[in-house]
Amino acid sequence: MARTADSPVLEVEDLTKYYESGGGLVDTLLGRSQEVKALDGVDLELYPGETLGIVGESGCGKTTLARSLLQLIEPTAGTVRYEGEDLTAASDDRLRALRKDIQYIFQDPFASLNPRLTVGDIVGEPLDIHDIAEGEARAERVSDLLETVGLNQRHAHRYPHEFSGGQRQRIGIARALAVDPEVIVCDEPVSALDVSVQAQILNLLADLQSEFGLSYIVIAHDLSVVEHIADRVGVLYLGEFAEIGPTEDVFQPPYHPYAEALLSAIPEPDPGWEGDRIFLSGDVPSPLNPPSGCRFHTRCPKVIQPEGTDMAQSEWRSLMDLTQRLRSADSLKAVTAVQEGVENEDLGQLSRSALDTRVRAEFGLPDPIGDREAEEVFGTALDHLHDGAFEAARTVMSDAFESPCERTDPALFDVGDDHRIACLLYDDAYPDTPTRTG
Ligand SMILES: Nc1ncnc2c1ncn2[C@@H]1O[C@H](COP(=O)(O)OP(=O)(O)OP(=O)(O)O)[C@@H](O)[C@H]1O
Repeated sequence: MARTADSPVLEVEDLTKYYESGGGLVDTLLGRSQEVKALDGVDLELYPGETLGIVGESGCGKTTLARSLLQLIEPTAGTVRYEGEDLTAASDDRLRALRKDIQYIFQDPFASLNPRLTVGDIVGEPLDIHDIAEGEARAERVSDLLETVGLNQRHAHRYPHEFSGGQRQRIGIARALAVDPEVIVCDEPVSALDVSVQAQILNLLADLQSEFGLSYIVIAHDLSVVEHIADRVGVLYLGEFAEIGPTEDVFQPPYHPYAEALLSAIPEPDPGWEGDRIFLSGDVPSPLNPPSGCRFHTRCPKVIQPEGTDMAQSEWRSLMDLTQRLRSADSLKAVTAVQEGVENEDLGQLSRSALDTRVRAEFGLPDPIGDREAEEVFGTALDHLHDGAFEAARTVMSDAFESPCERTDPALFDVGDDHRIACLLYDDAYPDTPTRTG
């Protein structure tokens, strides 16, 4: 359903959640505890009758966002306004009352249903908590709800373990609907289900939205899940939005390079996708110490080259990967390709040319690198490595291969109607970078 009103039902500003990490009391007393920056200043709006999809890889902060919205965990900063009322400032009693309006559907439909309660009691529990119905009226309401989600009244007397995954998610949905909510936050509602059942549950959510005028936030790690159900999509990376906009715009250029990689990974060939699969290097970095500048720069296939440099992008990416690795490396092992069958190898004994081959192999660097100056810098760094001078190698590489993306945290730039992308490729200050898309 398209956006139907100008005033958002949910309005989130600068929502931030830092978890404490670093162990126990002693660490805290010694100031050794660190912050896991799971969510870092997120803004969003949800309009009545709208579905906003939130996607991103595991660890990007999706669940933290969903739970902070409902104050199931206490945000570190920011505001969440429901129909204008700030939930972060609401008393516990007020929050309990407001939870009638904003419901949560969990990822794992089995773990979230009390195995000792009958389905009737699971669905009826919110009716008791909010004093909505009792006795005959409660039983009738439970039957109606079960039918609404495609189950039947006989199911009320059974227990969760007697149902399939898809049916259990239907029970979870019936429980959420029981209190007649305005907003439902669906946290990975289908990721625990077989692919064949996923579409049924997504269709059910869509039907219920039309019937009851619900607004949804649907969290998923897979863009294909939100493609058909969401009006708008926000792509989250390390606690920040990389891209947010109407679904059809997010699914076509211009793309954030991260969104583009996620799109390319959709298993079924997507009609909107024409390119090859894009493989990202490495895993999502730790939110304990997120990368400087653009958080995606350590994996980005389109990372911007410094002024005056115009290399093949794959070579540039490889040189950046080597530079990053050197920053945290303290031994040759970290920067050389593993040789099969050679254990406890003394890498310090490698000849200069063997070391050259092994470092190029580890980072996929050609011999020679196409750009003559880059090849020279690489050669100098390798000399230092061969001499065991790590710091000097680090400095040579860092000085020569620093991307603007490492220095500047990009704002969300407007790239279309209501479509924003946080990437320097869309900053006018970098007009003609060789990697510019769309
Ligand atoms: N209670 C906690 N204490 C410390 N760190 C946490 C806590 N909960 C989550 N994190 C960390 O915060 C980051 C974001 O986690 P979150 O669960 O929100 O991500 P996600 O995108 O939902 O991932 P997934 O799809 O795996 O659930 C991760 O690095 C995670 O390890």
